[in-house]
Formats: sequence, structure tokens, C-alpha cells
Amino acid sequence: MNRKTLSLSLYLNYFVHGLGLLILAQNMQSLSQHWQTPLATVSYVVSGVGIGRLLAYFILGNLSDHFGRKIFCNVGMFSYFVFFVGMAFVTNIQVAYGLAILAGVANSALDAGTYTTFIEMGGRQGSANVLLKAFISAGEFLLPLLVALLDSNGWWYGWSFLVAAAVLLVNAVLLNRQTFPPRNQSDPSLMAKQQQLSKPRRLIAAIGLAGYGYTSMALMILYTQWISLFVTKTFGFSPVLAHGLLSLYSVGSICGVFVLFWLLRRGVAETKLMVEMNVGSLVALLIVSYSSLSWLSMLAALIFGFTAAGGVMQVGLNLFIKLYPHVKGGVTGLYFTFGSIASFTIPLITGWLSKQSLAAALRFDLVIGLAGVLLVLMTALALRPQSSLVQQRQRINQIDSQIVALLNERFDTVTAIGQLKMREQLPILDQQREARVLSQVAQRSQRMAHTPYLQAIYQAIMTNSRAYQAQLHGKEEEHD
Ligand SMILES: O=C(O)C(=O)C[C@]1(C(=O)O)C=C[C@@H](O)C=C1
Repeated sequence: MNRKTLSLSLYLNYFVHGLGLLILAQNMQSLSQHWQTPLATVSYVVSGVGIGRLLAYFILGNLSDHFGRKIFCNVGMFSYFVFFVGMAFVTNIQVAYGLAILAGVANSALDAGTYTTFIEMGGRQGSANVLLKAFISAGEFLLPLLVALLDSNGWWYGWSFLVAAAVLLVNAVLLNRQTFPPRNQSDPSLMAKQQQLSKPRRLIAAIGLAGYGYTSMALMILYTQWISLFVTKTFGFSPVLAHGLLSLYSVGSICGVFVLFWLLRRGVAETKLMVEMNVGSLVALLIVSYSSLSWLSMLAALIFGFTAAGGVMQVGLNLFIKLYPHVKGGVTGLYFTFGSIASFTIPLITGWLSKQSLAAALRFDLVIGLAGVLLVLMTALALRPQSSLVQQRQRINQIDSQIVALLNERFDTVTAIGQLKMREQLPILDQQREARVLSQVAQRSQRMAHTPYLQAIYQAIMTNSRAYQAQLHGKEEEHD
């Protein structure tokens, strides 16, 4: 496996994905003319992408755990290829909707194949996954320029689709020459950490992270959808400044990716980063929501992009994958399904809130930001390193709960034997049987040093079994 070439190829797919994310929205006018339909119909077609994601993420993520990552990178590339070429020529709305769904499937397949591969390559803290965000942003940055270039020269809009398809074609050759790292392999130190974590803690962290899959996506979507309108109507900002707050957010986001990548490489704890970034984005959002000072809003927009869209969502996913290293694909699918639910529900919720006021719609992002902070705090607390005494005692608690359940079962059997003995008028004490039980304990014991202690414990158990049987006998006799 040539790590550099494989990484480059995986990154290149995300550049194309960045083009794909905006290509329909940026070509709405041309598509509506070509299809001879109103803009609203084109917008309806765009919603197909979200449906495709929602349908595919979980399924494809799990399948990638069984069939390997490479197949899913290929499925993603092929589906995107069909989408780009098909969308350039299609005239039928139903087919266009089908192609949009396919783009959502392509996105899911690429994620199932790529995020998992980067973790399996074993880079420090999965920092490579954060860099994927930079390639997405590069695609999102270049696409509007490409569309504008075609438009200003009066060239066919379909070229923007074919450029994306061509990059994919070249990359398919590049990617298929590479071998992928073994699937679901786990770093032994990671496994040890994961085993030390008690089940309830892992579950709490998993709930926190799944919730964060929703809030992290919702936070970004809501801001990008409403910020420009909100500041224009609420504070009377000029259109240039209003759009500038979105551009500054993008600039902040790209800077954030590189800083986050660097911090993760230096070994900064992921949970610490997530808490700090989320608190930072909540503060920045508070300023954007309430400040009418333009310079302050600009600064806050930059910080918000840096902290909310600088790859912190990817850090959450890395953490989640490391909690369940045997099902990396399934976890990726689950995390992004929550993200897709956010993309689907936020426009609906905020659309409804905007009827009340634009401020209500944008400020709803504060509620989401606060929920995000609480979820990452919950995750960080669950994952915090524990003193070894506390940790070992927790392990003992787990073992004890299993032992007690087994002892209950043993006592149920002792009860049954006691009743049989009473019916057949046999004595409670059976010394031969007790000697046999003790010798079996010695045979089964895996540590010689433990054996006499285990036998003493068993002797105590049997003495108590007899006491229990005698008490039952007493009760039975009372009844008689
Ligand atoms: O096997 C029996 O006869 C039991 O009653 C069970 C049991 C035990 O706890 O294992 C209890 C008392 C006897 O002296 C021997 C064994």
C-alpha cells in the first residue's frame, strides 16, 4: 500500500464531492430553462440528494464492514459519475430526481469507504479525515467560479458536470491501482483503551456522539441558510456585508481545518478539542445573533466558521469509530445518518420559525449550539481517563453482577435438589458430592495460586446451600 498515493486519490474524490454538493444549486437557472420547469421543480429535484443519503448511509456503512472499503469507494465514484454525466443531458424530471438520489447514494458510499480507510491506515488521531473537509471546501470554492466562467462566455452549462465526471474517471484509474489497508484492523493500544472503558460509559459516549452527528451538521446548515437574510433584515447590514459573513465563515472553516489537522498531529486530545471548539462556536454565534456592530459580526463569523465548520464534525466521527473499531463502517453510516436527518429537518423547522421572525430562525442555532456543547461535554466526561483504582473497581462491579446472577441460578438449582432430597428422604449433606465439586473447581481453575481460595469460596457456597435447603425443609415441615 502506497499511503501517499492512496490518500491523494481519496482526497481527490472529496474535491469532486465538493463540486457535487453545489452543482445543482449553482445551475438551477440553466436547468430550469433546459427542463422547461419552474425553479421550484429544480429545487424539488435537489431534495432527492438528501433522500438518497438518508436511505443509503446506514446500509452502505454496514455493508462496507463486510465487503471492504475499496468496493464502496468505487460504488461512490461510479454513482457520482453516472450522476454528473446523466445530469448534464437529462431532460426528464423523474430521471433527474433518480439521478439526484444517486448522488446521495454516491456520497454515502464514498463516506463509508473513505473515513474508515483513513482510520485503518492508522494516521495519528485520524487527522487525515479532518483534511477531507479542506478538499470539499476547495471543490465548493471552485465550482461557482467554473459556473460563472461558462456563463460569462456563453458556453454550455453541462461542461461543469463533465469536468467533475472527467476528474472521477482519471481518479478511478489512480485509485484502483492501490491496495487498501486491512479492513477493521485495530490498533492494539486502541483496543486496550476500548476494553478498559465500562459498557455504560461507552454507551453514554456513543449517545453523545450520535447526537453530535445531528447538532454539528445542523449548526452549519442553519447558519449558511439564514445568516445573510437575518443580518440584512434585523440589523440593516448591506448586502455586501451580509454575503461577506458567509464568505468569512468559509475562510474561517478552511483555516480551522488546517489548524485542527496540525493540533491532532501534535497529539492534542480529541475530546478537549471538541469541547473547546463547541464552546467557541456558541460564543461566536451569540455575538453574530445579537451584535449590530459590523466589525464584531465579521470577526465572530470568521471564528464561527473556524470552530463550527473546521472539521470538528469529523473529529466526532473519529472518536465514535474508535469506540467501536470492529464496525467502523456501521458507525460512519449511523453518524452521517444523523447528519442527514439534520439536513432534512433544519430547513423545515427554521422555515416554520421564520414565519414568526428571521431572528427566531437564526437564533434557533443557539439552541442547537448549546445542545452540541452539552453532548460533547457528556462524551468527554464519559471518556475521561480514570484513576486505575476506580477503573479496576468498575471492572469488579461488572464481574460481580455476572457472579450474582449465576449464584441466583445456582441457588434455584439447589432449591430443586433440596425438594428432590426431601421427597426421597435423603440427607441434606452429601460429603462425597461436595468433595467432587471441590475437585472440579481445582481442575477448572486456570491459576494454581488461586485454587485454594476458589475452593474455600466454594466450600462457603455449599455450606450456604445446605443452610438454604435446611431452611426450605423447615418451611415445608411447618406446612405439613
Ligand atoms: O448436590 C447436592 O446434593 C446439593 O444439594 C448441592 C450442594 C452444592 O451446593 O453443590 C449442596 C449441598 C450438598 O452437600 C452437596 C452439594
